[in-house]
Amino acid sequence: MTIIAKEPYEVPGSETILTDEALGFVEELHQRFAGTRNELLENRVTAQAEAAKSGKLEFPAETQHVREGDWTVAEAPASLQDRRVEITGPPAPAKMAINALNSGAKVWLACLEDALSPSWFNLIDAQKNLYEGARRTLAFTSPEGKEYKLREDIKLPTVVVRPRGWHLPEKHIEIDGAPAVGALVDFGLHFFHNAKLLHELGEGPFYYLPKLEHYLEARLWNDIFTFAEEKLGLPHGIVRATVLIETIPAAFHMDEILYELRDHASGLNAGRWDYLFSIIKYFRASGKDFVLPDRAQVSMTQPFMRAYTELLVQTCHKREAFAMGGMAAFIPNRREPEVTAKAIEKVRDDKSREANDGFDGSWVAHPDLVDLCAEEFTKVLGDKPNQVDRKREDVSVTAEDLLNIGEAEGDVTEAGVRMNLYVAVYYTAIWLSGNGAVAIHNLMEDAATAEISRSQVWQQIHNGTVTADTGATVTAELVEKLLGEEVERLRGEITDAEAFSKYFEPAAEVVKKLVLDSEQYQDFLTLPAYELLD
Ligand SMILES: CC(=O)SCCNC(=O)CCNC(=O)[C@H](O)C(C)(C)COP(=O)(O)OP(=O)(O)OC[C@H]1O[C@@H](n2cnc3c(N)ncnc32)[C@H](O)[C@@H]1OP(=O)(O)O
Ligand SMILES: O=CC(=O)O
Ligand SMILES: [Mg+2]
Repeated sequence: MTIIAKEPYEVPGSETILTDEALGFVEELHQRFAGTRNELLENRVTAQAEAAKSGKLEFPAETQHVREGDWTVAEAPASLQDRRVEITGPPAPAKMAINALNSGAKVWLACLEDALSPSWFNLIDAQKNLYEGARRTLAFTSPEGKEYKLREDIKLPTVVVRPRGWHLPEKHIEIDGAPAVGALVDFGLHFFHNAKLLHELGEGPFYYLPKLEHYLEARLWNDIFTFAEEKLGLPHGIVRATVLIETIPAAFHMDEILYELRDHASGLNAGRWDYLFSIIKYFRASGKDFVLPDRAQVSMTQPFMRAYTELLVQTCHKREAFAMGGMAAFIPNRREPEVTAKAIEKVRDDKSREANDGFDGSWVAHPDLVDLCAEEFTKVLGDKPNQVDRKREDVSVTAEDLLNIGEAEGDVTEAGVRMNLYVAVYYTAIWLSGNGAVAIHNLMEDAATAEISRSQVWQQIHNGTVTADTGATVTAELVEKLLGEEVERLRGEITDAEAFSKYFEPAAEVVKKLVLDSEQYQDFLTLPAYELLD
């Protein structure tokens, strides 16, 4: 029953974060809840296999009473009432945390998941920055001498922490001979150190819950919150969680997820990138009707994506919960005005659509997009903090609408296959080097977007997809050839030869296995990559 935090132990901040008491709390969470987490992960495999056979999913029969029942989630605290603009980003390095806190957004989603490469250093640094951020002592001086400190002229954003998904282990902590559960380490350390303080300040503790696939996974989180509150002698219900609906099975459990967490829930978020990844993963072997067009062509206006967001807004508002919009991937570039102009136009369109559809707020990936998101929501919200009162009773979405994937407009092209391979290798290399998000060709890439790229290629090979531009069939041989060419292209672009051999070459190997192993599809690219991290 001991916790062994492995080397390197000397990460600055470990003395504050890895106290015996905090580790003891994580250990207790593990001992109580890791077993259920393991069972629920096994259930995911069975559920996926069943759905893949039929190509169908249904709203669960056993919870009809929940969907038809008259209930609402707990009222949101004042600091979460207005979420019209949420900036996302990793809480490490400190510079990013300070820039996010100073951005003028209403909320900062401090991401330990899609946007954080979970090296031991990054995780401890992230916890340290969250700790110091909550206490307003966070400051940083860059190697160039630029000083970063927290603004005092604005109300800083409310912080909502996103722990890792259920699937990720934490190999640097062993409990009872097994690796700890990443999500429990992230939540446990943050809650232990900050919950009481944040509650007293009226600023938390608040969480975003990623990649859930079933309402029982929400029940597990709810049990964890209840236990954690009780254990630290804090009132029941101080935690507020916003759940990402970013897997296809979870789209069929929206009401149920809110219901399970009703004392602790504050909303749902339409995490579009993981949602697309999940659709591909779920139905990868279910035939040609499930092969999506090139990633760039799958926009939010495709009918199956609209069905998803419309149902999410309607479900949330019926339950007095917030409906949060997602991430448009276009990133501005301060050195290239035309890139910035395009990003602003694209992101503005996206936020405008979301605000008009009834979302209560949305995400941006970069500080330079905060104002425009706030503007687009303010056009619709006016003086109101949110539009939960807009019930969207006009919406009627069926299981068939959510699964209307074969009707998606667009093509698979060889250029798209190439781009997917390029992005998958590039992102994996950056992740291995310790960064969880990067702009590639002016688009934000993170774990979710890279998962789409590598999964599309696997699926295209499996289904013998014929490309629209060259008429070639996507085979393992073609992909191997294209991958080799894209790796050479990257070698030409990455001028640091040492970094190329340290990160890009192993990344290329990881991606090669992921896309070419026709027998075994890996559920998450971060699992094999994690074996190489640190
Ligand atoms: C699918 C999903 O889950 S979406 C949510 C998860 N993904 C994310 O959170 C990605 C968030 N975004 C980012 O990480 C970054 O914007 C990137 C990596 C895409 C681009 O970052 P950069 O290449 O540093 O952009 P750029 O050079 O324009 O940054 C300008 C400044 O803004 C800061 N900045 C950029 N994005 C952010 C951010 N999201 N949060 C805080 N600061 C940021 C940079 O640190 C830099 O600061 P500096 O001037 O003090 O050095
Ligand atoms: O987490 C968000 C997503 O789009 O994935
Ligand atoms: Mg995601």
